[in-house]
Amino acid sequence: MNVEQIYKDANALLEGHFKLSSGNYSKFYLQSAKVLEDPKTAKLLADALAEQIRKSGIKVDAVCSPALGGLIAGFALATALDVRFIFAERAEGEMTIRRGFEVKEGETYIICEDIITTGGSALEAAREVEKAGGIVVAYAALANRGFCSRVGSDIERKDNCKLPLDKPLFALEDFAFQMYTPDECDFKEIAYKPGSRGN
Ligand SMILES: O=P(O)(O)OC[C@H]1O[C@H](OP(=O)(O)OP(=O)(O)O)[C@H](O)[C@@H]1O
Ligand SMILES: O=C(O)c1cc(=O)[nH]c(=O)[nH]1
Repeated sequence: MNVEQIYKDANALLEGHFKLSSGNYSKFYLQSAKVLEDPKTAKLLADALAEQIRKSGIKVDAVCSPALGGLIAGFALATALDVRFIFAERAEGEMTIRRGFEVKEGETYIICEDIITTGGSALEAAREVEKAGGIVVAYAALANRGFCSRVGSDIERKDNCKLPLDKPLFALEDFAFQMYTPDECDFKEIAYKPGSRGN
């Protein structure tokens, strides 16, 4: 499966000056919502991710995604794995599990994102699941922006990866886009933040 081509075909591999969720900057942005607006593509991607997870022998009781970007990917993955789906969301900046979702003591979870850059949002969701008594066994994403190592790829973990070392990350492809810290960034124009939180 050529995930890069799928993003290109959906006009979802954007070029410009972007501010990322982590506060870093990039000239590229993967706009997963444009890919996932086609339910058939969402199913194709989620089925491939579920297949990787199944092959690893990992079984979970549920999938949890951080809102907003991870929701469609997480729901599609939960459908493919035939397990429950819940989400965590930011309320006044803090990631929380709300809406009456129950995490049972000892229940196992996979945290699913659309895109993993630093893994910061995924980690915040994982902490909420664990605070409520769940056990996070793995992370998953449609694409990995190349800072975290993942199952099936020899890409090396970089210092800015926030995911725990002892939990596997499953993803369909690595995108090794350059990322700039605020100190390194020399964008002359205002960078645009495409996610739900704005600049
Ligand atoms: O691995 P990270 O460094 O945490 O970055 C990846 C996150 O960034 C995006 O969300 P973003 O916050 O930009 O938008 P959203 O609020 O619409 O999900 C994306 O959907 C991931 O959740
Ligand atoms: O790091 C991010 O915020 C990010 C990068 C990307 O390519 N796509 C996305 O949705 N978020």
